[in-house]
Amino acid sequence: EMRKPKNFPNGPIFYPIIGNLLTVAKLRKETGFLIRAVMKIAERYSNTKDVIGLKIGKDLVVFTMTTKALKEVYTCSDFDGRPFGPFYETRTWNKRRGIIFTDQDFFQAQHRFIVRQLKEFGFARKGMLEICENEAEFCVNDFRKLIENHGGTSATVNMPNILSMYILNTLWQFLAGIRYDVDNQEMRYLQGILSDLMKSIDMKGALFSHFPFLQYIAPEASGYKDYVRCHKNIHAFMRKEVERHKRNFNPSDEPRDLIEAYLKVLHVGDESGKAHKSFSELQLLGICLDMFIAGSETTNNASNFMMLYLTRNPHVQIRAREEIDRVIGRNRLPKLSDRPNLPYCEAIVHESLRSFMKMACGVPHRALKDTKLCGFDIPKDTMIISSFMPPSMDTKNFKNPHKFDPENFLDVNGNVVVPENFIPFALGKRRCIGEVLARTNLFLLCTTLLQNFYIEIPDGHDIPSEEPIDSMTPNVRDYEAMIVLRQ
Ligand code: HEM
Repeated sequence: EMRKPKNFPNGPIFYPIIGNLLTVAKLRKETGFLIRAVMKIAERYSNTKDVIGLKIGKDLVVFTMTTKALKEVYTCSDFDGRPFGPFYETRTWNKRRGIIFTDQDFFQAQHRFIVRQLKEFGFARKGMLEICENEAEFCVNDFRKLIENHGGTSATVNMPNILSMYILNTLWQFLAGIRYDVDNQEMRYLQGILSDLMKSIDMKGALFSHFPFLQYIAPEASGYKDYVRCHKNIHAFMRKEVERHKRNFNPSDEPRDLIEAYLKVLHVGDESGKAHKSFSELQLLGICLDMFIAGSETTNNASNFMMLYLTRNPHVQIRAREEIDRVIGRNRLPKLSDRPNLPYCEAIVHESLRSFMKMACGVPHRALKDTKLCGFDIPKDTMIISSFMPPSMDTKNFKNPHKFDPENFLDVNGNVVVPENFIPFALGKRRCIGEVLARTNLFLLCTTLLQNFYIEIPDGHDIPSEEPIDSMTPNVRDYEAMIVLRQ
């Protein structure tokens, strides 16, 4: 089908079968980023200010190009669906399971359960907060040990992902009640299969979703085989944990983690005495999988941007350390309750989220019915992908959008101001459910590390590049830094 739907957002003509795939793929290769590729295409068409209309394989795809369009997508319930296709279903036994890629009734019941869990033994009680504060402490202690093993004053390390273990531990404690030490084999294995999975989830993986026949005729080249293999490994890991929980499960005990809380609903129902039909053991595995996918790489990559920019900007470290020393001192570790008194450190976290999200796209949405977006007609089942660049780079909101500068989030009195349009966790019913956890981790890791260490560029090394790399979410390039113990 090469014809465009009536009043569809502007964009290039659709070629038979592939649609605009080659144009997007070529520009993506040239520019390094999907978002840049789409912006390049948009430049060629007048009247494409807010949205641009493409076709990739069998799918109509609309990209949002402005904050206005992004907000319309996230706040209008017509766009709350998730796309159909093997990419979204192969991962969960060819059914729509989990949380990220489900929608409507099924999604709502499961979403309600998880959000309540995050609140109840998450942040309303002390549970989650204590977990995050403890992990930041483990991190400092591990870095101290590392420095000790390197002669006592400093250690040069490969930086990206240096905090990933601690971030993963907060998630895994919430889900399964387990924390692992740095060199634990299970943990290394979990990290390994997660990072394999992220690699397989790139556009290459998505190719077989836009062209479902590729999974049969080109299972390797289309990414299908890798994708299936990674999911098998991760399912096996999760299933082992669910089985362990089942063996120790007692429905009259107060649940200690999400898996126990879920098993309880399966046994005795929720407060109404029954469980929604969407609850099942397989769905529990789907939730664990999704919480890892949504929670680990995002927070980890955001922390990579934070560490990169701290390394590149000693003056930012100096100001943050001055604030930490003045407010907290050196005799105790920072707590989340210190945040209101550490505006500069809080601004570093906002700025790190901004530098991470400026090249990021949201998770694809799907129009649940024929509807309108920025005045254009959007047929039911059109895929909508939102670019987070416009709200992150708006010159009206930020003094210095092209630079890493915590001042972007501070007013003249040094108080934190977050522009209303800065929405790294999105809006509406599909907004991020892990925002509090992510912000807590980033704040505690940032302040705890700066209180105890200097982060420096090793002698003879270049300043590490800030040009991000495109993967499932943007990431930083490889570089080394020297962690120096503060005396
Ligand atoms: C820096 C860290 C993070 C950022 C920037 C981030 C951002 C986002 C964004 C923008 C969305 C909306 C997706 C869409 O376009 O529909 C989202 C969804 C989601 N996030 Fe996060 N997130 C982060 C961390 C986390 C963490 C730690 C968790 C888990 C505890 C999590 C769980 C989820 C889930 C389950 C969804 C899907 C919600 C749905 O489908 O309705 N995220 N996140």
